[in-house]
Amino acid sequence: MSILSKEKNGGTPAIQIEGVHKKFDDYIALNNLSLEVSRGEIFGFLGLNGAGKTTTIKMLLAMLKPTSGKLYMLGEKVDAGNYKLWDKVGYLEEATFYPDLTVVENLDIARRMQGVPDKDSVNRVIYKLGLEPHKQKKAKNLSLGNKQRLGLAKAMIHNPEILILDEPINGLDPAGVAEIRNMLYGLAKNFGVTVFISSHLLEELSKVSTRIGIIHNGHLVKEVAMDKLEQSLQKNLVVNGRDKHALKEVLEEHGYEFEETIDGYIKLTDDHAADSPERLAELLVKSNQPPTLLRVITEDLEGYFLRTIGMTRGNI
Ligand SMILES: Nc1ncnc2c1ncn2[C@@H]1O[C@H](COP(=O)(O)OP(=O)(O)OP(=O)(O)O)[C@@H](O)[C@H]1O
Repeated sequence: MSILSKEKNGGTPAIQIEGVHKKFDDYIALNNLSLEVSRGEIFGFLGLNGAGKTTTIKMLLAMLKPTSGKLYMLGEKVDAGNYKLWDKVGYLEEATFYPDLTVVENLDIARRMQGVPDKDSVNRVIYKLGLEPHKQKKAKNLSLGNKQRLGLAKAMIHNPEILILDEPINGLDPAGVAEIRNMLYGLAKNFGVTVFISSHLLEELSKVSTRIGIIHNGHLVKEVAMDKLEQSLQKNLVVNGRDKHALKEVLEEHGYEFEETIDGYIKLTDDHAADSPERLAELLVKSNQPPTLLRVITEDLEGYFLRTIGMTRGNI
């Protein structure tokens, strides 16, 4: 591949954050944060409230300077004075609009505020976001999903290559989340747009992202591709029997480690027990303690998130 065509196809990553620290007086908000997002990815940036998501986004947008470390977008150093770069970046914090103006009118205002001279950019973004059937409707009369589309259209009026979204899905109902997913997938797949989207909800983020990075105490603690997430979820074997005391004795005798769950079942804490539940079933039957319940329980996404950041439900 020639250098030219490599560059055209996005030889450099869309976003690179290298060893960034951010201190507010003595408080360390970001602690050696590094991450990379490839072009065309939908990267979910997940963290509890206060983990450092907004601080990171403000740095990507050059609204804050890192105490140390480097940030690049599209191969260029992030710098408030680099207007060429800002032409290629869109940002959405919250979908706002003039309720009594139509979709076209709202977008034309956004176009002028962004300093985009080409009036056709309004129609182009309407097409990109599937707002054509609604373009003459007043913004206040749009469905929630189409209001989200209008918000995204405003952030994309200048045809950016990177779209940065700060918590746009928190509080949306499942239909709203599905709308956002379809829009973002379309933008990434059909137009090669890179999306960086933050949230504190893994459940929602997992539905729209192609990869997730988990930030905790200002540090990236885990990255996981969405198609690998299922494999990362912990699986536990849960058993119960008529004589729980005797059942526990059998487990102890055979070296199984376990704990009792809140609802009174016995959960095997050995990671591999869930791989072969039939072995345990056979043992219990042979020991005259046939199980009344034997089930593999897969951790839910919230459980995975909390385990990854070293917390359990109830202590956040
Ligand atoms: N200007 C500031 N001065 C002092 N501390 C700050 C400042 N901005 C952010 N912080 C602190 O840095 C930490 C990270 O904040 P940040 O807003 O990046 O978190 P977040 O992950 O975006 O959380 P949320 O989901 O609540 O927005 C928080 O403890 C916050 O109080």
